[in-house]
This record gives sequence, structure tokens and C-alpha cells, in this order.
Amino acid sequence: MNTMNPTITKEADHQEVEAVAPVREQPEETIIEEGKTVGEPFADNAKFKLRDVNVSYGDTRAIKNISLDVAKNEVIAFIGPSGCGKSTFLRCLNRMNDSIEICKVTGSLQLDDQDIYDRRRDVVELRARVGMVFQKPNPFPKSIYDNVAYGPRIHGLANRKSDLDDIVENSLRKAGLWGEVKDRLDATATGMSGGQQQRLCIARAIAVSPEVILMDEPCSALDPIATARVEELMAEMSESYTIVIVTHSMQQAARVSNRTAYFHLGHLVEVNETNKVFTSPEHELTESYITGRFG
Ligand SMILES: Nc1ncnc2c1ncn2[C@@H]1O[C@H](COP(=O)(O)OP(=O)(O)OP(=O)(O)O)[C@@H](O)[C@H]1O
Repeated sequence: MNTMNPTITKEADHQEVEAVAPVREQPEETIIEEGKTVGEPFADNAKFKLRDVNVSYGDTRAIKNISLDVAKNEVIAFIGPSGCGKSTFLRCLNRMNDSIEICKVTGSLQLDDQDIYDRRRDVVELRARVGMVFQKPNPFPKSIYDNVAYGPRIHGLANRKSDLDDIVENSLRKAGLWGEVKDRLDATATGMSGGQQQRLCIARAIAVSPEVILMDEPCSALDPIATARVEELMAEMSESYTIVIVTHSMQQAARVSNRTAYFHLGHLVEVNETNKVFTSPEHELTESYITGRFG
């Protein structure tokens, strides 16, 4: 870990980030010590142990020496201005960055004390354990039933049709969708409303019995009613799953999460109980962001 000899980074240096995603009234005088996060980034019952994580796209550093634990069965929200690295960091947790050729991830990333980036690791199995829900609902152009049954089929989770039927029904129930679709399971999923499609994608993730669900701005394409439904669902799901959510909405982070992590230009500035982050943040950058001074 680099905290013994932290690199001092002046934030005005990072033109490449600002060029892509302009951040208003960046407090330029604020110095962030690389690898130094204020608050409570570590947990006793860690599901993920992430240490000294760096991510680059070619020559551009997007994640700068971040260390964080994600606790079992917590809901942790990643917030911060556009381009600060929230999605990049989230995608490390189930190796979704693997498909980006110029993306290089270094550091120690462990799930249940096992290296996520071990060469021998089966990435398909990893992504079944660590499921993902994306910003835009992305159901397959198949029936509602087949969308949910797809994962269990390829992972061999059901031997008989009746087992598969049970998995589909249970997953749709957990996603709060069963009542709305039980009479039209053969209808095509792309004909559903956006909110229903997103809950279908959650059902699809749940169907392979994941331990963790990563959510990358899951409500940004939804109206307020559909958003409220997904947030209710997250509260129910948090009893069974560890949830990591990237959100642009501070209100959403405040409503759904136990802990909040504030990212800034690739640094993890602060991690604390959500209530503390929004009522008495420790770092001046967190305070500036949550009070709307920039971002
Ligand atoms: N595929 C990619 N290739 C090159 N650079 C990328 C790629 N994806 C992200 N980046 C860069 O990495 C940095 C972090 O981006 P990232 O999308 O992780 O930020 P974010 O905080 O999730 O942003 P937003 O809130 O706008 O979604 C940005 O400078 C971005 O331009």
C-alpha cells in the first residue's frame, strides 16, 4: 500500500478527465493524498477486499490507488462527479473491464479472500456470483420466461422443466414482477415498459443465485414511479445480497445505501455511513459535492 509515501496530486493536473466530463467549479486548491481515504473504508466482514487498485485506459489513469472493503450484505453507494471513475471501479468487481483492450487493472482484488483476477478464475462463474444490472434495461429479444431462464440453463442449475419453472417464478417474484407477467410469460420482453424491463433484468441477475449485485445507475432511464419500485426492491434484496450501486442521485444514495463512497477524479476521497456523509461529511470535497458546489 502506498499510504506510507503518498503521492501528492494537484487536481488541476487531470485535464484528460475534465476534457471528457467537465466538472464545474472544481476546488483546485484541494489536495488529495493518493491512496488516502478518510472515514471508514474497511469492514470486519468483508465480501470484497480491494487494495491499492489502479486502473488505466492506455496512458490515462482512471482509478488511483484505491483501497476499500465491501461488507457482506451491505448496500454501498458510489457517488461523485461525472468521469470520477465510479463505473470503472464497479466493473473491476466482476471483471467487466476485461473486454476493454486498453484497460489495465492492478492491485489486489479479492472476493471472499480469493483473487478475482487470478488467471485460473472462471470469469463466467465469477459473473454468476457477482451479477450486474446496467443503466439501460437490456433484456434479450426473447420471451419474458426465456430471459430469466437463460442463466440457469447455461449454468445447468435446473435438471427438469419444473425446476426451471420454479426458478423463473421465484426470480420474478423477488423482482416484484410476477403478478404483472405471470399470464404472459411467452410475450416478448422488449414489449414491456422500461421499469418492467429493468425489474426483468434484476430477475435475470437473481436467477443464477448471485451473492453480489452490481448496479450501474439502474434507475437513470426510469420514471419516478418505476424508480421507487426498484428502490423498494433493493431494500428487500439487501437481506439476501451484497449490493454495490453507482448513482448520480444523492437522494437515491441516501435512500438506499448503508454506506456511501465519494469518488473524485479517480480518488476515493471518503467512505462513511450514508447518514454521516450527507449530514456531516469529513472531507471538504465531499461537502462541496453534496452541497452542490460542483458536480
Ligand atoms: N472504455 C474507455 N476507454 C477509455 N477511457 C475510458 C473508458 N471508460 C471510461 N474511461 C475514462 O475513465 C474515466 C472514468 O470514467 P467512468 O465512466 O468510470 O466514470 P464515472 O464516474 O462512472 O462517470 P459517469 O458518472 O459520467 O458515468 C473517465 O475519464 C473516462 O473518460
